[in-house]
Amino acid sequence: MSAPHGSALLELRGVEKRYANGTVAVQDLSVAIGRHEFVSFLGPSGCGKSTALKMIAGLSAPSGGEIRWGAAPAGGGGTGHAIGFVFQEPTLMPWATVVDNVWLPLRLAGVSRAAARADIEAVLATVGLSQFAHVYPRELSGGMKMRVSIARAMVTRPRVLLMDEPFAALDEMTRFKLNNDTLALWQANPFTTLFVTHSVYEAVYLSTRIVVMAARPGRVVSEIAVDEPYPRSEAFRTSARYNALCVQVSGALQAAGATHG
Ligand SMILES: Nc1ncnc2c1ncn2[C@@H]1O[C@H](COP(=O)(O)OP(=O)(O)OP(=O)(O)O)[C@@H](O)[C@H]1O
Repeated sequence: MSAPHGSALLELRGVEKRYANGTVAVQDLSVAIGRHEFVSFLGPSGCGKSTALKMIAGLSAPSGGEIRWGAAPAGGGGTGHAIGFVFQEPTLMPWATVVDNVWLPLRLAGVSRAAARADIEAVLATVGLSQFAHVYPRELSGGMKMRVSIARAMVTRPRVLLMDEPFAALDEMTRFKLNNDTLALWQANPFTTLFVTHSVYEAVYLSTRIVVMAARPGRVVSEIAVDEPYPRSEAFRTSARYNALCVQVSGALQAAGATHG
């Protein structure tokens, strides 16, 4: 396991997840995540990427090993390791406007609409949706719905943003645009991003580090640092360095697909 840069935010040590039906989704899964990293999890279908994210989010308990969180930064508002989650489906409430959809996590935390207003307006501005605050999801494109979903995850100012194949269902141009917007948000804010994808190209473009997993049982088989500066742009996407990294990561992914425990 390579050490993340920055002090550890989160560490998975020998984590196992055995579902009630006996399926061992991950076994001896170990990875350390540093503060303000952008880590992508890449691996064949069924290698436990979503399971790992759900355990980190606290939505599912490990059946073995441990998940350790580093101390919250001093003066961090006492939110502990607050987490934002973005799924492949934007999962918006169809009967509620954009503002009310973004308000949801704050509402659940007991914050009134009036008290949440400034935060909601600020986060909608960061995802470029200020003009759409009062429309309903059915009036939005797929990319715009995903922006609402990202805004909803960001409005609580999480320490960790978990993204589970968020752009897989979008067309390529929208996906590229949202890749850039996600990076801009991450650069402008102190949160750490953990990003699940099936795309080698997306993982290389976005990440500080790529964790490659293999299946049966799910585990980490290699970690590849993407030591390229930010901001990243189309110049990086078309560079020889990007191409070389994609070849390296594809090789690791193919090896992972060929590996059985
Ligand atoms: N609730 C569940 N109960 C039983 N088995 C499950 C459950 N959720 C996931 N699994 C199994 O655990 C393994 C890992 O699943 P998981 O969804 O975490 O993989 P993944 O890498 O995210 O897959 P994909 O890339 O296809 O989304 C799979 O064999 C899956 O069938």
